[in-house]
Amino acid sequence: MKKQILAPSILNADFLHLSKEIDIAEKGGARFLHLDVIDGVFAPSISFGANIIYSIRTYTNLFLDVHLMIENPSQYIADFVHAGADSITIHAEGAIHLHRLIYQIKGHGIKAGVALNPATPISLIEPILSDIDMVLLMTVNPGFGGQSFIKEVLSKMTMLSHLKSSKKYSFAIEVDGGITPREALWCSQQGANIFVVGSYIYYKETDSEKLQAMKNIKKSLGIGDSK
Ligand SMILES: O=C(CO)[C@H](O)[C@H](O)COP(=O)(O)O
Repeated sequence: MKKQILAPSILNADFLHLSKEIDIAEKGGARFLHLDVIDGVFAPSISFGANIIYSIRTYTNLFLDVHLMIENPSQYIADFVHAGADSITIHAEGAIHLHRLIYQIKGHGIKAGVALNPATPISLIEPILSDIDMVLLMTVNPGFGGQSFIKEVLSKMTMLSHLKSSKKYSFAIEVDGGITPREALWCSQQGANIFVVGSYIYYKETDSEKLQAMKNIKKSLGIGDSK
Protein backbone atom coordinates (compact mmCIF):
# COMPACT_ATOMS: atom_id res chain seq x y z
CA MET A 1 0.00 0.00 0.00
CA LYS A 2 1.24 3.47 -0.86
CA LYS A 3 2.23 5.90 1.88
CA GLN A 4 -0.59 8.18 3.01
CA ILE A 5 0.53 11.57 4.29
CA LEU A 6 -1.45 14.05 6.36
CA ALA A 7 -0.49 17.67 5.66
CA PRO A 8 -2.17 20.16 8.01
CA SER A 9 -2.66 23.57 6.39
CA ILE A 10 -2.06 26.50 8.75
CA LEU A 11 -4.10 28.92 6.60
CA ASN A 12 -6.82 29.02 9.26
CA ALA A 13 -4.61 28.40 12.27
CA ASP A 14 -4.23 30.84 15.16
CA PHE A 15 -1.31 33.02 14.00
CA LEU A 16 -0.89 34.57 17.41
CA HIS A 17 0.02 31.11 18.70
CA LEU A 18 1.47 29.58 15.56
CA SER A 19 4.17 27.58 17.35
CA LYS A 20 1.46 25.91 19.41
CA GLU A 21 -0.51 25.09 16.25
CA ILE A 22 2.63 23.53 14.75
CA ASP A 23 3.18 21.53 17.95
CA ILE A 24 -0.32 20.12 17.47
CA ALA A 25 0.46 19.10 13.88
CA GLU A 26 3.60 17.31 15.09
CA LYS A 27 1.91 15.71 18.06
CA GLY A 28 -0.97 14.57 15.85
CA GLY A 29 1.46 12.64 13.64
CA ALA A 30 1.68 14.92 10.61
CA ARG A 31 4.78 14.60 8.46
CA PHE A 32 4.08 17.60 6.23
CA LEU A 33 3.03 21.15 7.01
CA HIS A 34 1.15 22.76 4.13
CA LEU A 35 1.88 26.46 3.66
CA ASP A 36 -0.46 28.44 1.41
CA VAL A 37 1.07 31.59 -0.02
CA ILE A 38 -1.69 33.70 -1.58
CA ASP A 39 -1.08 37.14 -3.10
CA GLY A 40 -4.61 38.52 -3.51
CA VAL A 41 -4.10 38.60 -7.31
CA PHE A 42 -3.88 34.98 -8.44
CA ALA A 43 -6.45 34.10 -5.77
CA PRO A 44 -8.68 36.40 -3.73
CA SER A 45 -7.04 36.69 -0.31
CA ILE A 46 -3.61 37.58 1.08
CA SER A 47 -1.98 35.07 3.42
CA PHE A 48 1.74 35.24 4.29
CA GLY A 49 5.13 35.20 2.63
CA ALA A 50 8.69 33.93 2.88
CA ASN A 51 9.48 35.68 6.20
CA ILE A 52 6.82 33.68 8.05
CA ILE A 53 8.01 30.47 6.39
CA TYR A 54 11.55 31.26 7.49
CA SER A 55 10.35 31.54 11.10
CA ILE A 56 8.43 28.28 10.79
CA ARG A 57 11.58 26.60 9.43
CA THR A 58 13.54 27.62 12.52
CA TYR A 59 10.87 25.99 14.69
CA THR A 60 10.02 22.63 13.07
CA ASN A 61 11.56 19.76 11.16
CA LEU A 62 8.27 18.91 9.45
CA PHE A 63 8.46 18.76 5.65
CA LEU A 64 7.47 22.26 4.49
CA ASP A 65 5.11 21.87 1.55
CA VAL A 66 4.82 25.37 0.06
CA HIS A 67 1.89 26.03 -2.27
CA LEU A 68 2.24 29.24 -4.25
CA MET A 69 -1.02 30.83 -5.36
CA ILE A 70 0.68 33.91 -6.73
CA GLU A 71 1.29 35.75 -9.98
CA ASN A 72 4.78 35.56 -11.43
CA PRO A 73 6.07 32.74 -9.16
CA SER A 74 9.41 32.62 -11.00
CA GLN A 75 10.44 35.86 -9.34
CA TYR A 76 9.98 34.48 -5.81
CA ILE A 77 11.14 30.86 -5.97
CA ALA A 78 14.64 31.59 -4.60
CA ASP A 79 13.10 33.48 -1.64
CA PHE A 80 10.98 30.48 -0.68
CA VAL A 81 13.89 28.08 -1.09
CA HIS A 82 16.03 30.24 1.18
CA ALA A 83 13.17 30.45 3.65
CA GLY A 84 13.38 26.65 3.98
CA ALA A 85 10.76 25.13 1.65
CA ASP A 86 11.19 21.37 1.08
CA SER A 87 8.86 21.46 -1.91
CA ILE A 88 7.32 24.24 -3.96
CA THR A 89 4.11 23.78 -5.88
CA ILE A 90 3.14 26.26 -8.56
CA HIS A 91 -0.11 26.53 -10.50
CA ALA A 92 -0.30 25.44 -14.14
CA GLU A 93 -2.91 28.11 -14.95
CA GLY A 94 -1.29 31.09 -16.54
CA ALA A 95 2.24 29.65 -16.38
CA ILE A 96 3.64 30.33 -19.82
CA HIS A 97 6.93 28.50 -19.17
CA LEU A 98 5.77 25.70 -16.89
CA HIS A 99 8.61 23.32 -17.80
CA ARG A 100 11.22 26.01 -17.12
CA LEU A 101 9.58 26.86 -13.81
CA ILE A 102 9.65 23.23 -12.69
CA TYR A 103 13.36 23.01 -13.43
CA GLN A 104 13.95 26.35 -11.73
CA ILE A 105 12.52 24.77 -8.54
CA LYS A 106 14.36 21.45 -8.98
CA GLY A 107 17.59 23.31 -9.66
CA HIS A 108 17.55 24.33 -5.99
CA GLY A 109 17.57 20.66 -4.96
CA ILE A 110 13.99 20.58 -3.64
CA LYS A 111 10.82 18.89 -4.88
CA ALA A 112 8.56 20.49 -7.49
CA GLY A 113 4.79 20.19 -7.69
CA VAL A 114 2.16 21.51 -10.07
CA ALA A 115 -1.34 22.47 -8.92
CA LEU A 116 -4.58 22.51 -10.89
CA ASN A 117 -7.71 24.45 -10.00
CA PRO A 118 -10.96 22.46 -10.03
CA ALA A 119 -11.91 23.55 -13.58
CA THR A 120 -8.47 22.97 -15.12
CA PRO A 121 -8.12 19.71 -17.09
CA ILE A 122 -5.32 17.17 -16.54
CA SER A 123 -4.43 17.45 -20.22
CA LEU A 124 -2.80 20.83 -19.52
CA ILE A 125 0.02 19.13 -17.60
CA GLU A 126 0.25 15.79 -19.43
CA PRO A 127 3.48 16.73 -21.23
CA ILE A 128 5.31 17.46 -17.97
CA LEU A 129 4.03 14.61 -15.75
CA SER A 130 7.35 12.76 -15.93
CA ASP A 131 9.19 15.87 -14.70
CA ILE A 132 7.33 16.53 -11.47
CA ASP A 133 7.29 15.13 -7.94
CA MET A 134 3.68 15.96 -7.16
CA VAL A 135 0.35 16.96 -8.69
CA LEU A 136 -1.86 18.99 -6.37
CA LEU A 137 -5.54 18.76 -7.27
CA MET A 138 -7.46 21.66 -5.75
CA THR A 139 -10.80 20.38 -4.50
CA VAL A 140 -12.00 23.94 -3.79
CA ASN A 141 -11.35 27.15 -5.64
CA PRO A 142 -8.14 28.65 -4.22
CA GLY A 143 -8.19 31.54 -1.79
CA PHE A 144 -9.86 30.51 1.44
CA GLY A 145 -10.06 27.71 3.94
CA GLY A 146 -13.38 26.37 5.12
CA GLN A 147 -15.01 25.84 1.72
CA SER A 148 -16.91 22.75 0.62
CA PHE A 149 -15.23 19.96 -1.32
CA ILE A 150 -16.05 19.97 -5.07
CA LYS A 151 -17.01 16.37 -5.78
CA GLU A 152 -16.52 16.65 -9.54
CA VAL A 153 -12.73 16.72 -9.02
CA LEU A 154 -12.89 13.01 -8.06
CA SER A 155 -13.24 11.95 -11.70
CA LYS A 156 -10.16 14.03 -12.56
CA MET A 157 -8.33 12.22 -9.76
CA THR A 158 -9.30 8.85 -11.21
CA MET A 159 -8.08 9.95 -14.63
CA LEU A 160 -4.76 11.14 -13.19
CA SER A 161 -4.27 7.90 -11.24
CA HIS A 162 -4.86 5.84 -14.37
CA LEU A 163 -2.34 7.91 -16.28
CA LYS A 164 0.13 7.52 -13.44
CA SER A 165 -0.13 3.74 -13.31
CA SER A 166 -0.29 3.18 -17.07
CA LYS A 167 2.83 5.29 -17.71
CA LYS A 168 4.53 4.28 -14.46
CA TYR A 169 4.98 7.87 -13.29
CA SER A 170 6.20 8.42 -9.75
CA PHE A 171 4.53 11.72 -8.79
CA ALA A 172 2.48 11.94 -5.61
CA ILE A 173 -1.16 13.04 -5.79
CA GLU A 174 -2.09 15.70 -3.24
CA VAL A 175 -5.61 16.92 -2.58
CA ASP A 176 -6.43 20.26 -1.02
CA GLY A 177 -9.71 21.80 0.04
CA GLY A 178 -12.73 20.77 2.07
CA ILE A 179 -11.13 17.56 3.34
CA THR A 180 -12.73 15.79 6.33
CA PRO A 181 -12.43 12.04 7.01
CA ARG A 182 -15.17 11.32 4.46
CA GLU A 183 -13.53 13.25 1.60
CA ALA A 184 -10.08 11.91 2.56
CA LEU A 185 -11.39 8.38 2.10
CA TRP A 186 -13.01 9.21 -1.27
CA CYS A 187 -9.76 10.78 -2.51
CA SER A 188 -7.66 7.93 -1.21
CA GLN A 189 -9.89 5.50 -3.12
CA GLN A 190 -9.13 7.51 -6.29
CA GLY A 191 -5.37 7.31 -5.74
CA ALA A 192 -4.54 10.45 -3.73
CA ASN A 193 -1.82 10.01 -1.13
CA ILE A 194 -1.20 13.47 0.39
CA PHE A 195 -4.11 15.08 2.19
CA VAL A 196 -4.14 18.78 3.01
CA VAL A 197 -6.46 19.48 5.92
CA GLY A 198 -7.06 22.99 7.23
CA SER A 199 -10.30 24.03 8.87
CA TYR A 200 -11.30 20.50 9.89
CA ILE A 201 -8.38 20.67 12.31
CA TYR A 202 -7.78 24.34 13.04
CA TYR A 203 -11.38 25.53 13.37
CA LYS A 204 -11.66 23.32 16.47
CA GLU A 205 -11.54 25.17 19.78
CA THR A 206 -9.28 23.06 21.97
CA ASP A 207 -5.99 21.27 21.44
CA SER A 208 -7.57 17.93 22.24
CA GLU A 209 -10.31 18.52 19.64
CA LYS A 210 -7.65 19.38 17.05
CA LEU A 211 -5.72 16.22 17.90
CA GLN A 212 -8.92 14.20 17.74
CA ALA A 213 -9.63 15.69 14.28
CA MET A 214 -6.22 14.53 13.07
CA LYS A 215 -6.87 11.11 14.58
CA ASN A 216 -10.18 10.91 12.68
CA ILE A 217 -8.48 11.69 9.35
CA LYS A 218 -5.72 9.17 10.01
CA LYS A 219 -8.23 6.51 10.98
CA SER A 220 -10.15 7.09 7.78
CA LEU A 221 -6.92 6.72 5.79
CA GLY A 222 -5.60 3.77 7.75
CA ILE A 223 -2.56 5.72 8.94
CA GLY A 224 -1.22 4.15 12.14
CA ASP A 225 -0.79 6.24 15.27
CA SER A 226 3.00 6.08 15.12
CA LYS A 227 2.57 8.23 11.92
O1 LIG B 1 -5.29 26.08 -0.48
C1 LIG B 1 -6.13 26.38 0.30
C2 LIG B 1 -7.04 27.51 0.00
O2 LIG B 1 -6.62 28.14 -1.15
C3 LIG B 1 -6.21 25.64 1.61
O3 LIG B 1 -5.03 24.84 1.79
C4 LIG B 1 -7.35 24.72 1.68
O4 LIG B 1 -8.52 25.37 1.41
C5 LIG B 1 -7.34 23.96 3.01
O5 LIG B 1 -8.25 24.44 3.87
P1 LIG B 1 -9.60 23.67 4.19
O6 LIG B 1 -9.22 22.29 4.65
O7 LIG B 1 -10.20 24.51 5.24
O8 LIG B 1 -10.41 23.65 2.92
